[in-house]
Amino acid sequence: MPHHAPSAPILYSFSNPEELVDALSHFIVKAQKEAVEKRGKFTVAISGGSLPQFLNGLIGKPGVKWDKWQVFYADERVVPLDHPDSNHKLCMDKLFSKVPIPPDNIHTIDYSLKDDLEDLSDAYEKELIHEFANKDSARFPIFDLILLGVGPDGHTASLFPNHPLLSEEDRWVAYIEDSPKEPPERITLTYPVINHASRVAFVATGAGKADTLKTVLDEPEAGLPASRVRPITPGQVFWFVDDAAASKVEYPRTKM
Ligand SMILES: O=C(O)[C@H](O)[C@@H](O)[C@H](O)[C@H](O)COP(=O)(O)O
Repeated sequence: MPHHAPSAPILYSFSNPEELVDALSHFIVKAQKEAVEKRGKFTVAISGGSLPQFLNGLIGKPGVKWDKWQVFYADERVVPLDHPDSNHKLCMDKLFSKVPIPPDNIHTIDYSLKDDLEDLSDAYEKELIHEFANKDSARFPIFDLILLGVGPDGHTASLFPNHPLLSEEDRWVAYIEDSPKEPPERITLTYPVINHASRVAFVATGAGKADTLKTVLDEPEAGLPASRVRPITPGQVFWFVDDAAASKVEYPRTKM
């Protein structure tokens, strides 16, 4: 089979976070429309950090078909679902409690398995297998959209620099017990899953991200975890950033 290099990241930079939120919600609705037309549903993975708050352009937006969404977490902290550190709680607070999404369409970790992270991550993997099973027999799930943030050290989801998890090739979901960012116990989607997605969108704002973005976009050979997100063709990676975060980046911007 001919091998196609992954397509280059597409960088959108906005003069303020409000414009970013607007453009991102437009992008998401377009992706949803395409997915629903093709397969009658929209599969999305979402991470934590500052990302969920940038999804608030979806609240009350016409055209969002919440009953078609199937939501997974790109990474999740192993804490109770109502704990302040839970990415699920964060997404509930910022978005899902404010929109008519059926609760069954949001796939959470099974915290009762907390004493065995292997079991807990396997159970989450099964949840994904169940959702993606009747698609073609692809080895990995093909998410319509994965939404990610990037940390100051270049980590994304719970894929941290120099961690053995970066070379995981088989599992869909893996666990980590020694996350350098609190809390230490987490599960995360692996690269094979992230890099099989139809679209991955990163969101990063603020001057505090300027150095990180420069390395991630201008020096991909440095191999920071976020640089390694390069979905296989026809998948694509998009960056939604503000001018402050992009201030040091030379990588070419695309106009939306
Ligand atoms: O659970 C987490 O910690 C997040 O999923 C993580 O991957 C986050 O997206 C980055 O750390 C960026 O965080 P900020 O957007 O808050 O900088």
